[in-house]
Amino acid sequence: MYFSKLSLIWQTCVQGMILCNSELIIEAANPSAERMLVSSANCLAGKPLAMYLPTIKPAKSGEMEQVITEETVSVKAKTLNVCTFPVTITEKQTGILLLLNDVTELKEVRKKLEDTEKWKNILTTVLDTAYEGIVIVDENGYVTTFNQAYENFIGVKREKMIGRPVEEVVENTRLHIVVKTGKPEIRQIQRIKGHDMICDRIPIREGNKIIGAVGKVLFRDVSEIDQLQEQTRRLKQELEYYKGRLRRQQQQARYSVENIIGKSKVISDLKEMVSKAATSRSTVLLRGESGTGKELFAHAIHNSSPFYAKAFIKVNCAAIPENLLESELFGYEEGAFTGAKKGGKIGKFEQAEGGSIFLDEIGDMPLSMQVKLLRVLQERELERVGGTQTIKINTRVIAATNCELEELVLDGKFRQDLFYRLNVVSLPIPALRQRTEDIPVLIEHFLDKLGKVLGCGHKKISSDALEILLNHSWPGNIRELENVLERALNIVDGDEILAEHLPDYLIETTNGAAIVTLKEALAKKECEMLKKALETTHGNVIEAARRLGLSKSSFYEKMSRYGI
Ligand SMILES: Nc1ncnc2c1ncn2[C@@H]1O[C@H](COP(=O)(O)OP(=O)(O)OP(=O)(O)O)[C@@H](O)[C@H]1O
Repeated sequence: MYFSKLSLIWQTCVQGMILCNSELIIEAANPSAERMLVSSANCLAGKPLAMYLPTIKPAKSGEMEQVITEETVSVKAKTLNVCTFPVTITEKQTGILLLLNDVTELKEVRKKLEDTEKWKNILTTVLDTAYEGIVIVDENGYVTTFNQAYENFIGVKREKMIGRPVEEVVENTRLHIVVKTGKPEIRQIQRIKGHDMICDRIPIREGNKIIGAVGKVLFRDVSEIDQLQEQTRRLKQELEYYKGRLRRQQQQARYSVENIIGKSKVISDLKEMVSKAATSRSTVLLRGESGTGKELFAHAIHNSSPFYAKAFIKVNCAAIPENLLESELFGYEEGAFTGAKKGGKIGKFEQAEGGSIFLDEIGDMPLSMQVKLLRVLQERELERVGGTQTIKINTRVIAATNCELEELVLDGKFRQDLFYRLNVVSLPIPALRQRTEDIPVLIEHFLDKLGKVLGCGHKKISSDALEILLNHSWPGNIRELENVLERALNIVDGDEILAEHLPDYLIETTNGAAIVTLKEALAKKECEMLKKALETTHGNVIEAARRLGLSKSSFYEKMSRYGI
C-alpha cells in the first residue's frame, strides 16, 4: 500500500525525479523527468547523467552525505531548476536523487513583471514631470492615476483620490461620461477652483473595449491665453512695422543739404546747385576724389527733390560682378538663367521708380553694360533679362565717379555718348586740400558726432594738433579726416586731442617730408595756372582759356573743380 502510493507519486508528480547510482548512471527517472530531458519515454534509465545534464556535478558518494546542491540549467530551450540530494539506496549502495522543476514560464513571467515595473516607473516620471495636470480613470470612472502637477494644483494628496469616483475629486469633470460615450472631448473649457482651464478628455481603448480615460488640464487661465495671443499679435505687428521702416530706411536717402558741412565758397555754391538741381529730374554727375562726399551729395539731392519720400536706391557699379550687373539693374524674369529665382526679380531701376537711383563708381561700369544703360537713359524704358515686356521708368539718375571720365573716353574705356548723357548737371566736389578753410568746421562736426557715437563726450583739439591737420594734404579727403579723428578719440585720455594722438604719418608730412602724389602735384599746378591766367586776363574766361589752350567749357569745368 505504502509502496503503491509512493509509486503513484513517482508516476504523477509534475516535478522531474531522477535516481542515479554513485557512478552517476541513471537508475530510474519518472515520466516528468523523461518529458523534460528527452522526447520519448523510458530512455533515461542506464544512461550516464552527464549525457543530459552535463553541468550538474553532484559531490561523489562518500563525501556527499550532507551535500545538497541547487542549480538552474538550460536544456532543450527550457530552463530547469535542479536540486540534488544524496540518498541511500540499500545499506551498501548510495546514490543521488535529482529533483527537476521546469521554470521556463516562471522566468518569462518574471521578465514581463520586471518590464512592467520599468515602464511603470518611466510612465510615472513622465506624468509627474508634465506641465499639464493629468488624471486617469478606469472603465467605471474611478481614479487610478493622478500626476504631481494636478495634485499640486488641487492641493489634495493623491493617495486620497486614487480609487474614488472622479466626479467626487475633480470639479466639473466629464471623464466618467467619456468612459461611457467613448467620444474624445478636445480643447474644452473646464472651470476648476474659479479658473477656466483648457482640457482634453480622451477614452483609452483595448481593442473595441473602453478600459478607461485620460484627462489633461492645461494650467493656464483662458483669459491669460487671450492676453498672450493679443501680446503675440501686437509683437508681430510691431515687428512688421519695424521691418518696413528698416526696409524703407535702407531705400531712403539718409542725409540732406544740412548734413553737408563746410563754409568755403565752393561748398556754399555746391549746396545752392544741389537745391537747384533737385527741382528737376535731370541726370546729375558727381565728380571728385574718393571720400570727398559724393554719396552725401547724392543723398542731399534726392532729399531736396519733390520726390524725396520715394525710394533712393544705391548701386555700386564696381562691386557687382559684370555678369550680374544687368539683372541687378533691370531685373529678370523667371527662368531667365540657371539659378534665377522663381517668379523672377525686380531690378534696381524698378525699385527706384518715382525716386532716384544712385549709380556709384560709374567709371568702373563694363563697356557691355554701358550700351544697355545708355539705351535705358535715352528711351526711359527697359526690359528685364529674359523678358519681352517693355517697362517704362520714371527714375532720377545720379551718377558718381572718382575717375577722370574724359581720360577713360580717350582710352576707349568709357562711351562718349554715355558720358554726355550722364554729364547733364555736373557737380565737381573739390578735394579737401582745396578748401582747407572747411577743415576746422569739419573737425568740430566730427568731434561732436563721434563723441556721441563713441560715448566719450565732446573733446577739444589742441592748437598743435589743429596745425598738423590743417597742413596735411588729405589724399583720402573727408573720410580720412573722420578716421583720423575717430582713432584719436579712441586713444585720448583727457579732454583734448594732442599732436601725439594723431597718426605718425600726419606728423611726418607736416615736418617737411610731405608725400604728395603726382596727381595732387599736377592738380595743384593746374589750379595755380588757371588762377594766374585769370589774373592776367582780368577775369576774362574766354581769353584765359585760349591762352592755356583749353575750350571755354573745359576751363569752366576746371574752375569749378578747383573752386575758383
Ligand atoms: N561736407 C561734408 N560734411 C560732412 N561729412 C562729410 C562731408 N563730405 C563727406 N562727408 C563724410 O565723409 C565720408 C565719405 O563721404 P562719401 O562716402 O560721401 O564720399 P564719396 O566721395 O562718395 O567716396 P567714394 O568715392 O570713396 O565712394 C562720409 O562719412 C560722409 O558722411
